[in-house]
Amino acid sequence: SVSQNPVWKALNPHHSDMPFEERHMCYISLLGKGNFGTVELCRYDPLGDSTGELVAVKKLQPNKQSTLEDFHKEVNTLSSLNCDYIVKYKGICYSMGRLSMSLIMEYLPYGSLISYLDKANVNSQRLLLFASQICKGMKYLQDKRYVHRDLAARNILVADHTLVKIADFGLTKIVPFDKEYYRVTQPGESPIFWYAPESITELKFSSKSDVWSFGVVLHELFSFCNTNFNPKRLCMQEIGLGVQGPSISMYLASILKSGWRLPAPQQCPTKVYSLMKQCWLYSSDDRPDFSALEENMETMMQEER
Ligand SMILES: Cc1cnc(Nc2cc(F)c(C3CCN(C)CC3)c(F)c2)nc1Nc1ccc(F)c(N2CCCS2(=O)=O)c1
Repeated sequence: SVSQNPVWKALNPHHSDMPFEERHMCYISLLGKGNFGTVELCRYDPLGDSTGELVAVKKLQPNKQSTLEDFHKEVNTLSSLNCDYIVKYKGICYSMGRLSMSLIMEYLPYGSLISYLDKANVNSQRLLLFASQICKGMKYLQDKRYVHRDLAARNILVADHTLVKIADFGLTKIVPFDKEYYRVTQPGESPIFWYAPESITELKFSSKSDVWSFGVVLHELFSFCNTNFNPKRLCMQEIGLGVQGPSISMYLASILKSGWRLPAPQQCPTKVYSLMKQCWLYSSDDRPDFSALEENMETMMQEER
């Protein structure tokens, strides 16, 4: 098959030689659907006795947003990452018949942070633990010069009651070694309410713009992902609900420039809100990097005990 092809092997050294065979992949349920395609829960059961492992299978739906090339980039990105706080890549599965390709990842049983926080009642100490794990995962990406570009609670998955992982590397870019940021060409489906000002107005992305998004994730965490206080709703209330379409990003950029920020969530510890505000400093140079944030999180967790 393709992965035995010497050229393909040379171009994809980190790929395991044994891709998953579609005939042993047993569909169980649909986990999620988006403009990326679908993510299914399957059991990879080569022995055919249901002793196989559960896996999450991301099937690409080539459409106007994401092409096969984007998918290959996501596979290459994810397969080159090895971190406890980033969802693990397991391999690829070709269904040559339909010329389609799936990305096989470890299955995290508790789903996205949004649905988890809705149900489970977690205390401030556990929120800080989750935040520090996300920060460690982002520091790992920062050190490899990867920019996630879509850090948000919806893309954080819960492995168990004391472990979360960063998922969905569909928008991740590698910053060229001779530059400090990555500039995208077209805005695409931008999650602008998680974007730093320079990403909204100049489409510039860096680890410092990921830091801004990390601040928004902190806000989501300490709002328990309550949809009444989600970033989009709070920003639209400030901008004015009458504003529509492309002018929203210009209004958002101007209220951020004039100093408006997401308000402190209810019962949010003061030091956590001040950390959010450091992540939201207007100039990216003034924001802490993920190494400094990681130290900050450790200190706050000590104090919270
Ligand atoms: C790689 C991976 C590993 N484990 C898991 N576990 C998982 C376990 C679950 F119970 C659920 C839910 C929980 C709630 N009830 C109602 C339905 C099933 C669930 F949604 C996920 N999901 C993964 N990926 C994934 C799945 C689904 C996705 F919508 C997205 N995305 C979302 C934004 C972009 S995204 O494509 O990243 C990623």
